[in-house]
Amino acid sequence: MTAPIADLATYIDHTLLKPEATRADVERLIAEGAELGTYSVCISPSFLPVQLPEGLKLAVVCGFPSGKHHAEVKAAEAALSVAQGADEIDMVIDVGAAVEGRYDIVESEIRAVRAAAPAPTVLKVIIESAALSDEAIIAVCEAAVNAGADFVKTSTGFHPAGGASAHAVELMKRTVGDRAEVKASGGVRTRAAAEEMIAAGATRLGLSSSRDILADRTAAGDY
Ligand SMILES: O=C[C@H](O)COP(=O)(O)O
Repeated sequence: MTAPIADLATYIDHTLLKPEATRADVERLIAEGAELGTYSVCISPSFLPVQLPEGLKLAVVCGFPSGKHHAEVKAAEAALSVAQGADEIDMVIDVGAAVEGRYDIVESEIRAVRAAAPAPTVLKVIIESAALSDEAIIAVCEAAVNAGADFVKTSTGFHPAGGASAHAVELMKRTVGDRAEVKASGGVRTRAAAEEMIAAGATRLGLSSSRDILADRTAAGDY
């Protein structure tokens, strides 16, 4: 049992990525993020630009959720999101390339997005850890660090194989060490699960159920 985290909200990217989300839903998400004191809101690029209250960061997904986009398309999408106010880009890798062991493809697409969204934009690389072997998780994390990513992130929250696990977070953190941070996302439904991810090495959490989790209520969800 680890000590409760007093400032849990500051770890959270308060997230809404459902295909059916509306502009009104995004406005509610932003108001809720501000009220709860989350680190950021994480949204889809088609909602940009958005007005944010002071202090709330903007994370925007890229190549989401399949990752099956040309590297050039991911790069162009990231550049447009940055031009429209994104502080952080959460890109999905070509998971199939990782399954095939084509880590060169993965590294090159991350490099393309990094070039399109240079620092100080924060680049997070979503590896879809539940769909990868431990060996592939390690290799993809190395590719992400080599390509200049700031974070490796477990999951989209939309893959049938599942979302974040403490095992994956721990393995990812052990692999990247202090060269990058780890974001746990997808299927985190309780405060205990959120704190377990932090204990495993996550410094950011992607949560669509932030209000319930901060209130220590179990949230509903697909997994
Ligand atoms: O990173 C973002 C995820 O889509 C959040 O997943 P969740 O809805 O399972 O919390």
